[in-house]
Amino acid sequence: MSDLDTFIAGLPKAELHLHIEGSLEPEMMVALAARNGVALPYASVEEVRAAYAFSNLQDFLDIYYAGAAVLLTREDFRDLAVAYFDRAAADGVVHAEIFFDPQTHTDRGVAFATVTEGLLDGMAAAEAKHGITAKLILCFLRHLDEEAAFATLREAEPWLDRIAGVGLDSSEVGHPPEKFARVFAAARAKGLKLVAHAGEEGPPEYVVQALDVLGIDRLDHGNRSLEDPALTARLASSGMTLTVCPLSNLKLCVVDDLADHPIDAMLRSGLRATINSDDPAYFGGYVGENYRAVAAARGLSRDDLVTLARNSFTGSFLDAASIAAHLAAIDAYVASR
Ligand SMILES: Nc1ncnc2[nH]cnc12
Ligand SMILES: [Zn+2]
Repeated sequence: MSDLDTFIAGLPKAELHLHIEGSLEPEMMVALAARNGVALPYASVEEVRAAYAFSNLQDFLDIYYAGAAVLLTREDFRDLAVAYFDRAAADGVVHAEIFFDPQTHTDRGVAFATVTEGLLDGMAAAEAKHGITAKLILCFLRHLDEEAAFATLREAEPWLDRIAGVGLDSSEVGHPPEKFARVFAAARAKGLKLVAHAGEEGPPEYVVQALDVLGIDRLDHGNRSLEDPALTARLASSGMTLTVCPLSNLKLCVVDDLADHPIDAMLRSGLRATINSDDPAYFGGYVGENYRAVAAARGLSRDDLVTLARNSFTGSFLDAASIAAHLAAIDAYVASR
């Protein structure tokens, strides 16, 4: 390991953009398919992995939704979460705000309670085992209609004290944020935080809508904001956190090469960027690998890495005292090196 890699490994970090269904490793997919008697279109772990060549977001989503079909029981969701937190803890993650896509499961007949209680079980187990804290963010699938999102929000009602916020994911182009204006307003009225994927494949205008129409507290991806200097300046001056996902951007062809990744351009523009793994089982690396790969490809400095890690806490939905404690831990770590 290089010095920088060792530094990254020990740096305390939060992960703010992780789809728990996207942490389903091929080995677990095959094992759960066998455990639950679900037929998979792949004969082996190697065949599953071989299918992971994507030329855009939709290519990936088709496989990601098919893979999620092996998740049926509360124990499955617990096991999935525990496996993610084990990997995250090994990467120096001390806090994670994880997305889940309930509609992917309820539309297959899996109860909202099964999904949510299983994930909460996994979060509790991870806190006991690693001391890692976590929050849940319920994502609405934007290729479905707003009424389906409202129905999901109604189903979530009994768990709203254990759900930190709502997000918006799935196929971006053709499904602008404004389609979900009313359901986001309803979620805000319930005290939930608001995030949305925007500017991953969609144009800068979608980011503007996420800000102005949805009133988001945090922006997921946001890469294409850089095409609009006024928008970039607005995001910077308002201190909006961007949850950037370098290996995802590479695998989904948002960038052609990691050497072209705009992470340092974002920092130089004053954007509060963070590094995240998105769907690590599909994109070739968890959060530590995202830091290492983009640091090597863009020649990031230790100061850049510390800024990125600090941003992951300041951009989290933790309370101010917890954020201050995590920032102090980063300072102590840097001072010890
Ligand atoms: N990167 C991504 N963009 C949109 N929806 C997603 N669902 C899981 N990963 C996603
Ligand atoms: Zn995502």
